[in-house]
Amino acid sequence: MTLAIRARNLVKEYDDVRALDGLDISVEAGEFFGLLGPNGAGKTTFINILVGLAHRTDGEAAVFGHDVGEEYQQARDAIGLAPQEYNVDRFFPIQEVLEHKAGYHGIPSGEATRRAEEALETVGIYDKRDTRFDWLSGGMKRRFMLARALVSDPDLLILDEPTAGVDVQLRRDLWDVINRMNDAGTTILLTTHYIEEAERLCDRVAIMDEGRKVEEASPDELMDRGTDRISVTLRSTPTTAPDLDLPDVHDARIEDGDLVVTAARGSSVVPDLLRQLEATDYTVTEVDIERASLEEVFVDMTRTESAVEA
Ligand SMILES: Nc1ncnc2c1ncn2[C@@H]1O[C@H](COP(=O)(O)OP(=O)(O)OP(=O)(O)O)[C@@H](O)[C@H]1O
Repeated sequence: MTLAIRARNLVKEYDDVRALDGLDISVEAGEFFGLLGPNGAGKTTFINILVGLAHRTDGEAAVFGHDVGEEYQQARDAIGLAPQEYNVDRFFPIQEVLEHKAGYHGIPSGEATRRAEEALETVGIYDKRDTRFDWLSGGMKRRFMLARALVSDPDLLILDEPTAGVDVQLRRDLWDVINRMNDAGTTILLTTHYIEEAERLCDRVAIMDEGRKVEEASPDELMDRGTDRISVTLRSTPTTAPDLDLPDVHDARIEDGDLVVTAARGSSVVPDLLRQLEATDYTVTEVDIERASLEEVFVDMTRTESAVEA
């Protein structure tokens, strides 16, 4: 099956900066794929190469089988982009901006008007259709960026930090729109600094650092690599932690009267933990598991040696 995005050994150099250093990424059609990484990891550079705003130095990049250089127009027509920066024509009513955008992708004018109206309705700013971009509120600007990405009815939606700086309610509204697009079959590539966003939305995430992919997995799989914290309340608290024979347990100690056990995949450790405690005559009155967050795992994976030393 043709991949929505296929990048192999992709390299991008800006003078002496190697922004992409042999990046390999595959995104399947219909997937919701997240790209995470610290500032400067190369996420925006990768997106810019996909949409033709930057030219690769070396390697392969294709969108639905179309090389982003040799078959630029086919690749570009398949993509709807909501970029990080606002690069919008500020002098026209926003509906006209959308109609121009649809026209650029070869959509005839009557159809372009219909698409523009539909996109504005989808993101909830249809009543602002005669307003100029500059006169929209910050939240409406974000909604508009999504509408502009949707207007060509793309097979691949690329969202570069689509919810940066918006309030919780708007973030949820935007998630809702994006999720509906994905449910309807649109492939999504999302970059975000909000780990919760990646946890909630993405089927798979790639973690990038210094122009390379350092990891790729589902958010759940990644969280399994972190350390969960299990707090067990016992009827009578021992002064020292009991000896436990559990391979995944990293540490067990008494903290504030509770037995606190840290372990990978905490929820799978709990049954054996309780069995061992009961077998040594402890009575458990309460158990609480705090899962490792994707953020902790992410920070661990992208902590460079210099940052660790600092
Ligand atoms: N036009 C450019 N000219 C020179 N260097 C650039 C250019 N664009 C990006 N870079 C450099 O390439 C590297 C990757 O930047 P990029 O913007 O792709 O990272 P990013 O992961 O998107 O970061 P952020 O999360 O901050 O948006 C950085 O070192 C950046 O300074």
